[in-house]
Amino acid sequence: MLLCIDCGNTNTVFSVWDGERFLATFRTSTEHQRTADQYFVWFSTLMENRKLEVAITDCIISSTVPRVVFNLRVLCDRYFDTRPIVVGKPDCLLPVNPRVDEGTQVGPDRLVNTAGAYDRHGGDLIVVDFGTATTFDVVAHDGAYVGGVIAPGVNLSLEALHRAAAALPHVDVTKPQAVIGTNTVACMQSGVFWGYVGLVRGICDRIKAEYDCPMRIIGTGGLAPLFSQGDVLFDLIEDDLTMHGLTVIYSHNKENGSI
Ligand SMILES: Nc1ncnc2c1ncn2[C@@H]1O[C@H](COP(=O)(O)OP(=O)(O)O)[C@@H](O)[C@H]1O
Ligand SMILES: CC(C)(COP(=O)(O)O)[C@@H](O)C(=O)NCCC(=O)O
Ligand SMILES: [K+]
Repeated sequence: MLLCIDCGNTNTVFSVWDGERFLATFRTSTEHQRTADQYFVWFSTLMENRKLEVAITDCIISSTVPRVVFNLRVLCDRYFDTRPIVVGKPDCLLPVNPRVDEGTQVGPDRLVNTAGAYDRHGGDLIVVDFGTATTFDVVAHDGAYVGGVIAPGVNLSLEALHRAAAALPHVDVTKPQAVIGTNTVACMQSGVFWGYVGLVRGICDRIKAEYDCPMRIIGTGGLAPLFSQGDVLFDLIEDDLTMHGLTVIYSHNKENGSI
């Protein structure tokens, strides 16, 4: 049984893959202080609660936070007796190597999204992922990650507004009733919601113009469905794209003998 770990700057997601489907998915906040023992107690309690008695034999990790990888490696070694594949490390093979400026460390989540999206849909894609940051990944005709865009994340923008302005409260992102807000919260929600719809649309249009050949747009991350209520932004929304990408990279490494 394969354990896929996707560690973002805000949340860490564990998913158990039986070779055909994901049996369970658990989410916790990302904290670099969390120890291997803490991860294991959390994970095994949830597995027991779901009555899943399975042995983890393999593990693959994607982490945008380098500091957490050490304890996740200890978790794999101590509790699952396995050495994890860590996306972005030299011994982890990618189906297609990225084509970016020399010395650039592409976020592993973006490499994983690229592999997952190419496996399902072929090339010429834009993957829009609403995480801590909102990332746009351009997947070329042959499945290579060839660059993209990094914009501030939705919650980050709302938090920055709240922190910087004394009279602005903390608000959650939601689709407002109207564009013209008639109270402070509605004004902020309108700014973030419609601002983001415009940002996604504008960036995708400009990527398409620069790329100069038809592209499909895939939305992923918890907030993708919300923004597609404002405008037709995506050809497809796929919530499990990152986890799927992890299984694709794992299989590629298995087939090519690197594990
Ligand atoms: N369905 C959702 N509705 C509202 N907020 C969400 C939803 N899913 C994720 N978020 C928020 O979006 C932000 C990014 O979440 P996540 O995708 O887990 O980021 P990362 O991968 O960078 O850790 C977080 O602040 C999280 O609380
Ligand atoms: C852009 C990111 C911060 C997004 O991370 P996330 O929102 O998933 O936590 C991450 O992919 C990253 O640290 N990238 C490194 C720089 C790059 O991809 O070019
Ligand atoms: K992410």
